Amino acid sequence: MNYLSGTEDISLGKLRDTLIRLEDTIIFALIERAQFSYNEPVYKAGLYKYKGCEDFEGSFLEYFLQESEKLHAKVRRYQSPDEYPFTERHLLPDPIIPAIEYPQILKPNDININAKIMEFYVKHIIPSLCAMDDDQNYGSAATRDVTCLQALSQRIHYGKFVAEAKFRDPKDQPKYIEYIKARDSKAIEELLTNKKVEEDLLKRLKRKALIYGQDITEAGDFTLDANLKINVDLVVELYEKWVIPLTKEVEVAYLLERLDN
Ligand SMILES: O=C(O)C(=O)C[C@]1(C(=O)O)C=C[C@@H](O)C=C1
Repeated sequence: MNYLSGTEDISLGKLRDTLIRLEDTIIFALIERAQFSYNEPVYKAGLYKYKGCEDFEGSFLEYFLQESEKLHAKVRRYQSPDEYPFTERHLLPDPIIPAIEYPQILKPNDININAKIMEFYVKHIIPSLCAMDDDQNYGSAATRDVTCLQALSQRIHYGKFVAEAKFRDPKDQPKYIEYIKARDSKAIEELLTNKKVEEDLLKRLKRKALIYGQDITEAGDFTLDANLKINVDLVVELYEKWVIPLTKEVEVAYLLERLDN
């Protein structure tokens, strides 16, 4: 989202447009990763020693992610209200350019569920997405992983804006306030859930994965889906089991803090 366009429009329709755009980003990022093998050494903690970072005990992916995020922090990526680092903030350097005054749309909060995103991605997505092999392309695999993880993180934490928009709806606000005061997470989740939007999303996602996973000839024909670049069911499962539930988890966590200070 461009927070500096001066509009500060957080209507649900606009936010959902962004979520739809991020579906494309995520599918294409997964297609990029799927061309390389699983490459187990990328995910094994403590396998390598890193020059200048000898104490680092995580995996090659975590090392690469941390080093990437250090650079991105310098250009103030994590000051943007829709960007969340996987690296603990105290390990990241300060920006080298002056801070931007973003419009205060969200209530200040420290919600960051990237540890959960990393876990499901490494445990469940990568082994199903890639050939269970080792093609030695560890750097290529890790760069694609970083792109996938950042896109998933942005999409899931976008739940904060969606929750804010829902809270501002005068029709539902009294109910939200009641449930927040009662610390009733389940009632909050039920109130913010829109089954029709979820069902439409999953149908659209399946179609997109099917189309984006094929080649298109010069004449505009689609190649047969025999050689799809991505497992369509996996993309749907990714959203059904993780992306949507975790977005809702962020929404609920944000709303529970919405009345504080
Ligand atoms: O669009 C919304 O209303 C959202 O809250 C986002 C989202 C999603 O993750 O896609 C989550 C919960 C709703 O049930 C529908 C969709």
